[in-house]
Amino acid sequence: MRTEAIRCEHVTVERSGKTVLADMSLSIPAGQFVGLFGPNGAGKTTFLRTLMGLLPLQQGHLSVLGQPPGARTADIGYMPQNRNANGASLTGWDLLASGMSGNRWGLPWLSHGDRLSIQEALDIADATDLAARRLGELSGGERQRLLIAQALIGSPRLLLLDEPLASLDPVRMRDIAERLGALVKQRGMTVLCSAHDINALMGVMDSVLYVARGRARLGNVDEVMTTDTLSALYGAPVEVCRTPSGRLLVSADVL
Ligand SMILES: Nc1ncnc2c1ncn2[C@@H]1O[C@H](COP(=O)(O)OP(=O)(O)OP(=O)(O)O)[C@@H](O)[C@H]1O
Repeated sequence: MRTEAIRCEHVTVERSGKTVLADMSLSIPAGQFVGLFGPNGAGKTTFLRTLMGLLPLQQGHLSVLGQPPGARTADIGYMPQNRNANGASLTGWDLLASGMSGNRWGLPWLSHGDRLSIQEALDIADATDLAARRLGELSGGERQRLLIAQALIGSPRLLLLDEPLASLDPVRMRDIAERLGALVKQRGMTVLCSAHDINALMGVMDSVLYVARGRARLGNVDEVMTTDTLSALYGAPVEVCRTPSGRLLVSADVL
């Protein structure tokens, strides 16, 4: 029997008194790569932060790796959307090393195993060449690769990535997506990865979680990315079509 990584039962989350996620129920099996999509303000970040235990539920029950949110953070690699630019004089290696000691800024003593773990995370995010450079001198996309590496440290069982591909160029975007996809298969990790361009994750993700108007739909690409399903979710006509090369295009006045 496959175990569940995330289980939501009738989850409602409000922010400043406004319902963002309404009565959401879904189950994500362990080992799946799930792409998280939806328009601006739909609640993607809110959902990821709720899974981390950083935002409370107003109603319902939520289980993350079999425990309440916030109980298993040592097993979760989280890359938040708001990436502050602290520590401009630190190197990429320092950034990852600081994560080894519980996300504190500082230069902890590292064991041989810690160093291997950092090196491995750098390799997966294709960020090895950035380790010796100072954060303040890196481009947005280069810092992004280091932050992806930081989330991978310690072989987490669950990766929650909030727009990790934003500000990467299309070639790098696809490369990182494929590296993450390979990692999921190799290690049986579960990944929930938000993005705006679904095409960057096509062929890599197992399922799509689409959020709109507080409601969510989980399923494979062919189930969720249809004119009927998205129109029902948005409550307005939405057109989904595929180009001859297989790219998905979503268009509507509501978007
Ligand atoms: N700190 C906050 N306080 C109050 N409301 C917030 C806060 N952060 C976000 N919201 C509101 O919660 C709703 C969901 O925001 P959220 O950031 O989860 O959306 P998102 O799907 O991640 O959007 P985007 O694609 O723009 O990143 C929005 O209406 C937003 O205005």
